[in-house]
Amino acid sequence: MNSSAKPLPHKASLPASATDVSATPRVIVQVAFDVPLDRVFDYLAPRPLPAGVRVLAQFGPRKLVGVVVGQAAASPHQLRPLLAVLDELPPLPDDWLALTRFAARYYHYPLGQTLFTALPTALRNPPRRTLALPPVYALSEAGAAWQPPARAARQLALWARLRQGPLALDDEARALHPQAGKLLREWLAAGWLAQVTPAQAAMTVSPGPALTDEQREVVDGLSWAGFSATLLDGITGSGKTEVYLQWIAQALAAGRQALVLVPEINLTPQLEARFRARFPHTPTVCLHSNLADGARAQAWLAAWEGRARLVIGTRLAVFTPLPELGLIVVDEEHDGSFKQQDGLRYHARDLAVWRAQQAGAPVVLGSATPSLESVAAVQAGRYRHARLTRRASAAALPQIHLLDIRRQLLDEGLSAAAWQALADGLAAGETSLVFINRRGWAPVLACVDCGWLSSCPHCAARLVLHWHDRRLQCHHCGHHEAIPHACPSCGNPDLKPLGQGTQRIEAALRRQFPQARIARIDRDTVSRRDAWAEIDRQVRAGELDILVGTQMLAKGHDFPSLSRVVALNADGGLYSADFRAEERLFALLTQVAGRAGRGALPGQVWVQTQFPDHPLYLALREHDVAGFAQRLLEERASAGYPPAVFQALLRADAPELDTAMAFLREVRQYAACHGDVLSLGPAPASMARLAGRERAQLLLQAERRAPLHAALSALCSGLDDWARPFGSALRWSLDVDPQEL
Ligand SMILES: Nc1ncnc2c1ncn2[C@@H]1O[C@H](COP(=O)(O)OP(=O)(O)OP(=O)(O)O)[C@@H](O)[C@H]1O
Ligand SMILES: [Zn+2]
Repeated sequence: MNSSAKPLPHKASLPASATDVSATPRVIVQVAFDVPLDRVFDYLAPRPLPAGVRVLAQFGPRKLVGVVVGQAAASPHQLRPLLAVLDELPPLPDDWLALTRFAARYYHYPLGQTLFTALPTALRNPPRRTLALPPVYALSEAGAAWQPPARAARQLALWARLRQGPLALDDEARALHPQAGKLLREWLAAGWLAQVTPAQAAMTVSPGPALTDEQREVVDGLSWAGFSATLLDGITGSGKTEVYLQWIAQALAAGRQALVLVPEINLTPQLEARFRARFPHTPTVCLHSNLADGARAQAWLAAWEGRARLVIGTRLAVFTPLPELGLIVVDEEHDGSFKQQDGLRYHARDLAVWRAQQAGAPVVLGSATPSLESVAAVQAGRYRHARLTRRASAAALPQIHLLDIRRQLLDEGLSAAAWQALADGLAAGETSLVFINRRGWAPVLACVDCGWLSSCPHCAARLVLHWHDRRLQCHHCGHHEAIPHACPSCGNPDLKPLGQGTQRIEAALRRQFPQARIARIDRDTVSRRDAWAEIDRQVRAGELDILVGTQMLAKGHDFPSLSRVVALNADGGLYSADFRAEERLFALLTQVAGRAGRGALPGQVWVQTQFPDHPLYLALREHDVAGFAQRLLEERASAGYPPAVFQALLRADAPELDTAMAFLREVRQYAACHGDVLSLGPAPASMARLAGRERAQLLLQAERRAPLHAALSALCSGLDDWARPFGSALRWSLDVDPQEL
């Protein structure tokens, strides 16, 4: 455990607490700033400052907040004194600094920018106020025999709540009694109550269902003695969440903090409610991208101080300081949203494993469709393998039908069998899901005469028809324009939407089944986090017959009444140039299919395809996740792709493709000096033009991590110099372990 577990001092506000540094400075400190330069800067400090202290300094013409990362004995530069030491918070903890140092090194990203990615925005600047902590009260021994006077109904309600477990003086308490604060203090003074720490409060757990034998075995199989990494490989609906809850309860009971990472779209209020119901008195914080800066900083500080015992969050939450970390869970570990696609391109799952190792705590990666990286780690003996092979409820896995559409006339994209499946579902009063991974009305608008296709003027992409908004829209750069009345190229007024998106399928379903209650779920309809709450409620209340939507519907939802799934247009994933496309498509379809038949009704899934004999579909039909993964692993090994090798992708973009290519060719020459590292390319990116810029890439790969990283370190020190002759038109970025090529 780390010394930063001490409570933080809570002082008034910055101006009063920032040390005045006008006194003669003499110590030299190294400061990292949020600037795109891979170096630290020396300043004069009024006294020795430990690493992790935030300071205010003059940086060129600007005043910037920086973080002290070290001291220097001497400096060749003419040094300026710091403007202020921001010491209203203790120094950032050592293990947190170690995590950010590791991330900066591993992803070859400037330390300063890494630190400031990991730090909540509100702490990048001096906070305007410090945070009040609600005290937590529990009945004392004397209080167990006491009771407020019988006339005081609200007091009795407050007391009844205290009998159930510890209570924080927060909104819940004030809702029970407007003067909760005064009463709780009086009862404390009278000895009926005692003040308890958040760690003590966290130990109350509501009962869950009796575990299945399989779940029990997995729960008991986790070792709490130091670091271990476990892949929890459990089929859809096998009750992985229940297993996480049991492990979290154990970590909390041992007085430790637990961190749960989930994909962005999974952090719904329902999931939050499920955790809060199980751990009603556990101070819990949720960190997701919809959180306002202030709220994020509050949650972050609560975790740092050990007040928050359970942290649930999306990828950025991996950087939450947790002085008493005892368990990390990464749910749906295969999910692409754990990898950040810009700036610091980190993978939260991989950082979670590193972090658990550093903290000497277990980390669990759970999925019904584990990533090949994790499967390979199990085979190499680095991860333990825990399996759940049966659904937790009485349900069996759904039956999967492959619908061969090669010689079929489709009606609005659906085959006769798919229409029939939906009609039968309606007649039986069951809920159905239609999955099509494309939003909008149609992926492109076309001229039937001259062959014109709606294209984005800025990207190598089609403009998608959004009928409801009456416009054409680029899903890559955001460009949109009005739907033309006639072909812009030949004047023909007969323009036709080609293919289907969610909007068009929804309209077709409404025409075919006017009596059905239908909801569309995609990024256009469910943009806010709480929009899920209403859909969730409607499905559970039996108020919806058909859900139509994108992959948003695939992830983690547990709707017992959902028995039928129809998947349209999946084949696209088979044509992709990206070697990971098959892995992703298989995971997506397995996850979507896994939404069916989780309750009392048996599940049925229909998948339309032009390739019913493709091994991917055959494995899907047989639920052969392990066999499919093994086949892909062997293919990857023989073709020399990850996880058999390690990759890094250097991307460059410029107004002209030649500029980007010339820069990468130059880099390639230097890369060629590193014998163990293979450089492939440069080549135009698979999407060669984005937002008006031409993109190219150089792929570097090696059979072992060490030589790749040695080469990257050497290259990174030169990249700015090699880029300079190309001027500001050229931009580059390095992506270590790229997930998308
Ligand atoms: N021991 C149990 N007894 C009864 N029901 C259970 C038990 N464990 C889990 N369940 C129920 O089984 C259903 C599926 O559980 P859960 O959502 O945890 O599955 P999962 O493995 O996370 O699934 P997925 O990967 O498909 O999202 C839920 O409705 C859950 O309440
Ligand atoms: Zn565009």
